Amino acid sequence: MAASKALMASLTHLRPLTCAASVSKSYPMRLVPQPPDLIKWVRKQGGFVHTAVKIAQDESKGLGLMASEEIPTGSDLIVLPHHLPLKFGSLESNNEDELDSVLVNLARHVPEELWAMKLGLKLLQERAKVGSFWWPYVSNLPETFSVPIFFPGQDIKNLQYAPLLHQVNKRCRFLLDFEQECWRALDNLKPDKHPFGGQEVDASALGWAMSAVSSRAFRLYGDKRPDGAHTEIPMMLPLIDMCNHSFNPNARIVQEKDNGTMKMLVKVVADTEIKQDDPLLLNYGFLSNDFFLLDYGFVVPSSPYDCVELKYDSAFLDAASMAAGVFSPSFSAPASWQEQVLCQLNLAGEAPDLKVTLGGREIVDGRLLAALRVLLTSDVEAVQNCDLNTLKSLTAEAPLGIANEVAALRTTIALCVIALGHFPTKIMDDESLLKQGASGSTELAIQFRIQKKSVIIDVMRDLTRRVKLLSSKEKATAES
Ligand SMILES: C[S@@+](CC[C@H](N)C(=O)[O-])C[C@H]1O[C@@H](n2cnc3c(N)ncnc32)[C@H](O)[C@@H]1O
Repeated sequence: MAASKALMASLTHLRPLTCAASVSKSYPMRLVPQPPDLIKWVRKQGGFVHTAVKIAQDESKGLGLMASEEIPTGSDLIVLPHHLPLKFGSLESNNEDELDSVLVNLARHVPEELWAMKLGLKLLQERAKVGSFWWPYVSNLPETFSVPIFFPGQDIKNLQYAPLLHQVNKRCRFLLDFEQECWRALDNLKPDKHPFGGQEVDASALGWAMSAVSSRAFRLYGDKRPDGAHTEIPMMLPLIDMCNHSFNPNARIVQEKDNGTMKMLVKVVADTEIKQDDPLLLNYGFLSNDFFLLDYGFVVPSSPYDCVELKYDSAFLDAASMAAGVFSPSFSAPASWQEQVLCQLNLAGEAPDLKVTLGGREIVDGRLLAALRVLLTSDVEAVQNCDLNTLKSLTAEAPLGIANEVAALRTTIALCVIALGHFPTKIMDDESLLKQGASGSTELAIQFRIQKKSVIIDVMRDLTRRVKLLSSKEKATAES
């Protein structure tokens, strides 16, 4: 929705449904200036909040939870009774109600991958409803989100990374189309039948709701189905969603049956001893920065889980191998036995998946590494004696011989150089832009692209070290 569609509708309603389109560097305001006390509300609703758990401003992460005194490992920090999480599910079970059936029908237009919009409809309904049970929670939500759908067009370009640009554009297009869908569905509905109390929902309001959900909802077990299985459903967890993220969390979410009501409780439990003034942190998942930025509106610096996506393309590989001085005609014209392996790797054949990654825990996508190893050898027998998992593993030392390994790694390093060259700026330029002071969304976009370039540079460093080691081994073998 990039700024062009920053929809600052004129609002006359009591609880307007919109989202300010600026990504502010300062902390986002809450929906109302002085929202109700969330901790008190949770306790009043029969929930439990440890006496040492407080809401506090975090230096760089907005609001968060912290411990006002030491908390031992294993302590319950927050317990939410069954009726506090906000779910879409309750709508479906109630679909005779005309009001809700409009929402259920609208939700059918939401693609599975944008599930956050579905729950977002329920959230918007609660935001619009005067006297909503969830108002103490909803009013504590941020008024704006720093996700890229709200970036001005220039800052979307400033991301400099095609896979993310593609996702952002897809979401913006969806929101604009869905806005039309909502207008069609809500047109001529009487206010008492209107799921949003007669208020128009525009792309801005939809974007607010989708971002509130994508940045705060957790996918947990829902109620038991008749067959005994539990379905996984997204839900918003009041107060629990004040916990910020860390890959080294000190708390975790647990679901437990309440012995009294036999319903599921959602708990946060201390996973380690928590010192006084420490923040309570949950792990949102081992995600790449693409997802952190797209769904949560922040970037994790030096993340071991960040990676860069490339398209497996023979012309690209030809260019890389030539640049690495290991030219092999096999990339554009593989032998049939090589083509067979490519098919097994799903890099060739009828519906190949050509998306490969560099960085992250794997360092080099196993499928890419296996393809390079196989395309850079003429030793059919050696390939046939290797299983696919060995060919895909960077830790499997030179499965097709040292010279082949060096050629494969050098080609990958050259791929990195080409991929780096696709970014219009260098890290040094980016850093000096940051030093000059950039606005909230520009700063985020620059931080994001610095991280992507750093991932590539780290992969190059790692592979260069491996090539050196292999070369010295080769030399030692030759001399002995
Ligand atoms: C589940 S909410 C946590 C509470 C939130 N800080 C607030 O003010 O309401 C997730 C949001 O918190 C912020 N956040 C959480 N962890 C963060 C981190 N490690 N670095 C930067 N921002 C973080 C992001 O704005 C994210 O979208």
